[in-house]
Amino acid sequence: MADTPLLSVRDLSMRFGGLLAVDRVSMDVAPREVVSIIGPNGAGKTTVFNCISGFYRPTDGEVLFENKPMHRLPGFKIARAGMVRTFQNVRLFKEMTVVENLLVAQHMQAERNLLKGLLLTRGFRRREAELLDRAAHWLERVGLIEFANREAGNLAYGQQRRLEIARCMVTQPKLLMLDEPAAGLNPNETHDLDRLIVQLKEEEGITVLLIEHDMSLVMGISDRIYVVNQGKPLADGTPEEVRRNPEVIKAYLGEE
Ligand SMILES: Nc1ncnc2c1ncn2[C@@H]1O[C@H](COP(=O)(O)OP(=O)(O)OP(=O)(O)O)[C@@H](O)[C@H]1O
Repeated sequence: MADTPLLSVRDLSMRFGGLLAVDRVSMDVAPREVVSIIGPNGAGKTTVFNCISGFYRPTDGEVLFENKPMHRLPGFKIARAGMVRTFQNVRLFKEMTVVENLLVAQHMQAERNLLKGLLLTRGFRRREAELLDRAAHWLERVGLIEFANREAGNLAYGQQRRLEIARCMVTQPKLLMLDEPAAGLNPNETHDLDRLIVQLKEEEGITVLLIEHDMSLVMGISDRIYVVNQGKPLADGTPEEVRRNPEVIKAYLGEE
């Protein structure tokens, strides 16, 4: 890996009572890379994500983002530092419109002076116009602009997942973390997701860390892959290296 890592995870461990769900996992993600975490069900992938994004405070280890420690910060501060994520199940404000979901995300992200907002100053109105422009830009980018005023809960499932990605992107992150983004998508939607992730990397310079079980998606878009098994790191490398690794085939790919 040529670049200094954007994200560096060192000997991360997470214990739930008697269960060591994550056992000394380390990984590096360089700027503009697409990196995937794979492994069998219950391997600890989501727990790694939860520790990196501040949902859990890790039992041990370090999470460094742009060389700054994140592992003791609350989730909202980690998001403000530029790491944002989606969840395995869609978490939109379903009764709000598509565009409202993107405006709320930006309001939640920004440190705002509430009083200034109430006073409706010119600066405040200019800022609101910027948020709307950014929302429109990302709706266009993920192919949802024509649904801007529709209730988010009325979108098709694949569209909801794209809206979740747009909701992350309006906050202008440096690292986008996607937890099983292809789960529940049909082959056409998975193909669109594949193209979107590649565009985010190539055209927007976004770094992507994802957990995914769809091996053709993972093998097609990843620069590097980390494999975890029963909480422990099993292997890492390029898609080709991982695909050929006998231990990975035995623990995971062999079951496919
Ligand atoms: N909050 C929690 N409390 C107790 N145990 C937990 C908690 N979260 C996860 N676990 C356990 O930790 C282990 C790892 O779970 P995790 O969800 O991280 O796996 P995963 O690799 O993401 O699985 P999947 O591919 O099925 O999503 C499992 O045994 C799970 O039951």
